[in-house]
Parts: sequence; C-alpha cells; structure tokens
Amino acid sequence: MTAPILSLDGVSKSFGGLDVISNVGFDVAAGGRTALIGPNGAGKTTLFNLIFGVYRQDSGAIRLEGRDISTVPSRRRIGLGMARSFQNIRLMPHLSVIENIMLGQQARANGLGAMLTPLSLFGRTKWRVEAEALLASMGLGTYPCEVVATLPYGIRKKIEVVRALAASPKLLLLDEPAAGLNPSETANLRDFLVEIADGGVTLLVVEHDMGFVRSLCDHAVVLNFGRKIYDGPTARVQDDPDVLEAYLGPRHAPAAAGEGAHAA
Ligand SMILES: Nc1ncnc2c1ncn2[C@@H]1O[C@H](COP(=O)(O)OP(=O)(O)OP(=O)(O)O)[C@@H](O)[C@H]1O
Repeated sequence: MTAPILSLDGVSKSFGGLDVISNVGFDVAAGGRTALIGPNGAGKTTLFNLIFGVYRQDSGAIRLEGRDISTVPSRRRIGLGMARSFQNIRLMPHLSVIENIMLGQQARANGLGAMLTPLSLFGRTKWRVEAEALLASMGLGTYPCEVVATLPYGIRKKIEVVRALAASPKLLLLDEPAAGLNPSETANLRDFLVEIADGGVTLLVVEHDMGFVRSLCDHAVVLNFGRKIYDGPTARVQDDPDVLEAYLGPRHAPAAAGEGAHAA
C-alpha cells in the first residue's frame, strides 16, 4: 500500500457530553481518492474540522506525512500542505474570480516575508500571474474578471475548489462538492476532480451522492454515530451489512439496498 499522507489514530471528540467522534482511525493513501461517507449527523463535518484543526480532538492523534499535527493550528496546517472547500460556498461574492483565487494564495503564505508581500488585487503581481495560470490550467481561463456573484452555481463550485488549490495543497478536503449540482454539472465536476487528483493532489471527499462517490473515489470510510463502520474499496461499500444497516435500519431488505444508499 502507498504510504499514507494522512493518518487518524483513535480520534475522539465530544461536545457537552455528546460523543460525536468515537475512537476513529484510518489512513488516507497518498495520491488516492478517498470518500468519507455516512448518514446525516454521522460526524463527517466534525471529523473534517478536526483534520483541518478547526477543533482539537479530545484524544487520539492526527498525522500528516507521519508528523503529529494534533496541536498545529488550522492556519499552519495550510502551510503544511492541507486545504479544504466548504459545504456552502465561501467565496467572496462581490469580488472577482481572480481576487478570490488570490485570497486562496494568501492563505498559503506564512512567515514574515509573506506577510510583507503586498496583496495588490489590481496590479499584475507574481501571485496574480500564478492565479491566472492556475485558472487557465483548470479550464476557467475566461472568468478571471467576472464578479463571482454573477456566475452560475456549478462554476462557483469549481472556483471554490480552485481557490483551495491556490494554496498548493498535497491533501485537498472537499465537503459535499456535488451538493446542489445538476447531473451534467456533477459529471463535469467529477472529471475536474479526477484531473486534479491525476496532477498529484490527494482527495478526501465528504459526499452524499453515492453515484458521484463511486465514480470518483477508490476508497471509502463510513461513519455512523461517530464510529467507523467500514474502511475499504468503494466498489464493495454498498454490500457491507453494517453500512446497509446504518443507511436502511436493522431490518433492511437487500433488494432495497441500492435505492436507500443512493438517497443517503
Ligand atoms: N459544535 C457543536 N456542538 C454541539 N454538537 C455538535 C457540534 N457540531 C456538531 N455537533 C453534533 O455532532 C453530530 C455530528 O454532526 P456533523 O455535522 O459532524 O455530522 P455530518 O455527518 O457532517 O452530518 P451531515 O451529513 O448532515 O452534514 C450531530 O449530532 C451534530 O448536532
């Protein structure tokens, strides 16, 4: 197996006495496309927030390329090679596409030298040239000067991903990237993400659309009530009895499996 880029070991988190994540451990293979799935409220977003350093786990360890990052603040995790997109698009709607991408570049920058680098949103700085090149390489080269709020939802979703890429991540966390997209936008986004992964970026994806998950991800980790119930190939996830029970209840009928898991 390829060396993991990310490893979770016995990670737990509770809020006010409610155990939201319980003793979760898994590896994300470098260069792979891993899905993190589970029914509503299973703890997926909380786990993303723990991985990204928004929350600190109560116990257990999170390692990036073998280094324990449990105490590293979120901002510094970006500098170590991690970036994320959000469930609800968090672009600055009144700014242009290129300005949003440049804000993603700024997130990567740390240290005194970078702090002293002026973020000129109007001049052709080195960052602007890099941002334009990144947009062009992602097939979005016609949009740099468009104001984000005026663009179709599917394009904004892609720009949100490109903004995360502007931080030059090795590991990209995507929280429900296909939510709200129509089937053709979803297929388009899938191809877009495959291209990103083929470029060497490891993907960890929270997603409810099982068709999208199957077509994008080779590996799946399933959570239910904050516990890991499956860790294996995506191709077999819908046949797993624990996964079927989590989605469909204890008296699940095998004939209904595909239908229920799709709707999850
Ligand atoms: N900050 C918080 N304080 C208290 N409870 C929280 C907090 N964040 C999450 N929870 C609870 O933790 C549980 C898991 O929530 P989480 O959002 O991580 O699940 P999820 O799998 O991402 O759900 P969904 O698929 O609906 O987005 C839920 O019961 C939620 O109410």
